[in-house]
Amino acid sequence: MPDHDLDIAVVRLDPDLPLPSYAHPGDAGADLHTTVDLTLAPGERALVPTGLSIALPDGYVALVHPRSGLAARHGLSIVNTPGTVDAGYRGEIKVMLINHDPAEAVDLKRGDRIAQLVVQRFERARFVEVGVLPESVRGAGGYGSTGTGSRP
Ligand SMILES: O=c1ccn([C@H]2C[C@H](O)[C@@H](COP(=O)(O)OP(=O)(O)OP(=O)(O)O)O2)c(=O)[nH]1
Ligand SMILES: [Mg+2]
Repeated sequence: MPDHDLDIAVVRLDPDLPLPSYAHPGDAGADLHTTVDLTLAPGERALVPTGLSIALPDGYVALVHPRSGLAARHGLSIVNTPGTVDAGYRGEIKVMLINHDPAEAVDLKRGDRIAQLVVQRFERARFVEVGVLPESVRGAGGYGSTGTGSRP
């Protein structure tokens, strides 16, 4: 398996911190680092800088996902998960972290890995208005219409 499929231009606004990096071959998410020390009180959120700007090729999007280890250990997540970085965006990538723990503050140090960036191709749709949609087996059922577990 090649170790990459695509080149993405990156500017490091904070040259002492690393580029996004994949921890293992085959990983989908490249880790992003905080450029600042911060403490998030229970329930608190903060827009955290990563020190990176990128130029995605047309037809690609980068999605900012939480890291499951931080979520499991500290209740740390992302308010707008997954965050959407558009191909035309040239500003700094930021992460809207939130501490969901009811009691414990979360301490983060400059350089800590706080989120992961997943780069994907996407389709740009044309929304074609119609009067009636084609039928489907599911129909309008949703929001738990199929029940949970073995119970119908
Ligand atoms: O987690 C995120 C989400 C977004 N962005 C940047 C890149 C994205 O291209 C831009 C706009 O994001 P989005 O479209 O989600 O925000 P909006 O509230 O719709 O703002 P806008 O009106 O600028 O599109 O902000 C980030 O750096 N991190
Ligand atoms: Mg937008």
